[in-house]
Amino acid sequence: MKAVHFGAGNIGRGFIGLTLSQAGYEVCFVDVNDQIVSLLQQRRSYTVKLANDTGDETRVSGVTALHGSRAEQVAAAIAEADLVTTAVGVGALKHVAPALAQGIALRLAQSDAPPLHVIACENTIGGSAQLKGLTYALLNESFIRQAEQRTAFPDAAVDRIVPIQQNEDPLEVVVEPFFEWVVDESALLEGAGRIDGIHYVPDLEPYIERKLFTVNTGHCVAAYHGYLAGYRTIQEVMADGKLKDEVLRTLMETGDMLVRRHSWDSREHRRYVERILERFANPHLTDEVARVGRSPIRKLSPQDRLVRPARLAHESGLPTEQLASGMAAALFFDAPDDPEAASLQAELAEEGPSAVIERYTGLPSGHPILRQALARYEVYLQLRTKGEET
Ligand SMILES: NC(=O)c1ccc[n+]([C@@H]2O[C@H](COP(=O)([O-])OP(=O)(O)OC[C@H]3O[C@@H](n4cnc5c(N)ncnc54)[C@H](O)[C@@H]3O)[C@@H](O)[C@H]2O)c1
Ligand SMILES: O=P(O)(O)OC[C@@H](O)[C@@H](O)[C@H](O)[C@H](O)CO
Repeated sequence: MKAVHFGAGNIGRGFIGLTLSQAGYEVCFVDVNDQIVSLLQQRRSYTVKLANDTGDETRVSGVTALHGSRAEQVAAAIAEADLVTTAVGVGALKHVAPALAQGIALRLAQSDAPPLHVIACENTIGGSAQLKGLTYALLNESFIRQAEQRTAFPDAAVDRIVPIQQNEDPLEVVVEPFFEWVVDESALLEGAGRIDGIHYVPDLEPYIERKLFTVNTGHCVAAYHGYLAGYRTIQEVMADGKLKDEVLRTLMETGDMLVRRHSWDSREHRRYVERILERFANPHLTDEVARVGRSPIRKLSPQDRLVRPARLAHESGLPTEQLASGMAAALFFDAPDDPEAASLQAELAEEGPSAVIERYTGLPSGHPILRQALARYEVYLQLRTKGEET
C-alpha cells in the first residue's frame, strides 16, 4: 500500500507519517522545505520521540520524499498511491490541489489504478471536502464524473500536540503521547480497507466539533491571553492559575454548548476537558504561544474555534462572555513573523476594532457577541496602556 503525504512538518512526520508507516504503508512525503526533503531522501528514516518521562523513541523507516516543485513526479506518485493525506495548513490546500488534480487525471488514464482516498488532516471543519472542491475545480466535467467513481475525500479530525521543533537533528520530532485520528467512515469507497491507528466513525461532526471547540478553542485562548500577559510558552500560561482558570471557563462555555448539541454525558465531557488541560501543561513540551496563536485571522473566522462555538452557544441561549473575551484578546496578538497578525495590527490601527472584528468574524454589527468582544477589547486596551505607563 502506498501513501503520498503532503507536508513533512510537525504533525506530518510526528503523527500522520508515523501512523501510516506503522500501518504498513510506504510513505512518500511531499514538501516545499528543501532541507527536510533532501534529508528524507538521503536517510529515508527519522525518529519520533515521546514527550514523557522516559522519552520513548520510534524509528520511522522506509519513507521517501519529493519536492513539491517537481509537479510531474508528484503527480506520478499520486497516480500509484492508495491514499493521499495532507497536513500543510488549511491555507496551503490550494497549492496541493494542482498536483492532486494532475495525479487524478493520470490515474484515469490507467485502467488498473487502485481506488484513492484523500484525507486532509488540517484543523478545520470539512478539510477534505475543501480540498475536493479546490481539486475538482481544476478538472473538466467528464474527468470529475469518472474520478468520483474511484476517489473519495473523507473528512477527518486529527489530534496530537506537536510543537515547533528545536532538536539538533532537523528530522527528529518530539510529540505528546496522546493521539487521535478520526475519519468519516460514511465517505469511504465501497470495499475500502481500514487503516490501523485510525478511528472510523459513521458521523464525524460530533468528533470534529469536540476536538476543534475544546482542544483548539482552549489552546488559542491560552495563547491569546498568554500573549497579552507576556508569556512565551503555553506551559508558562498553564502554570498561571488565573489564566488556567480563564481557559477552563472558556471550555465550560463550549462544553455546555457541545453537551447540549450532541446529547453527551456532561461528566464524561468534563473529564475530556481536564485531560486537555493536563496535555497543555505537559512539562516535557515547550510549545510556543506564537505557534498556538498563529494566523489570528483564520482563528477569528466564522467557522473556526472561537466564533462558531460562540454563535452555537448564543443560539441556544447559553453564555458567550468567555469566548468573546478570547476574540478580544486575539486582536492584541502580534507575534513576529506572523503575516496575519501583522495585517490585523495594521488594519486595527487604521480602522479601529469594530470594523476589523466585524469583517473577520462575520458577526453582524450590533450582534450581542460582538458587543461583548468590543467591551472586553476596551478593558484590555486600558489595562495594556496602564501597564505600559507603569
Ligand atoms: N502541530 C500540531 O500540533 C497539529 C495537530 C493537529 C493538526 N495540525 C494541523 O496540521 C497542519 C500542519 O501543521 P504543522 O504544525 O505540522 O505545521 P508545520 O508548519 O510544521 O508543517 C507544515 C508543512 O507543510 C509544508 N508545506 C506548506 N505548503 C506546502 C505545499 N504546498 N506542498 C507541500 N508541503 C507544503 C511546510 O513546508 C511544512 O513542512 C495544520 O493545518 C495544523 O492545523 C497541527
Ligand atoms: O494548528 P492551528 O494553528 O490550527 O492551531 C494551533 C494548535 O492549537 C494546534 O496545532 C494543536 O496543537 C493541535 O490541533 C492539537 O491537536
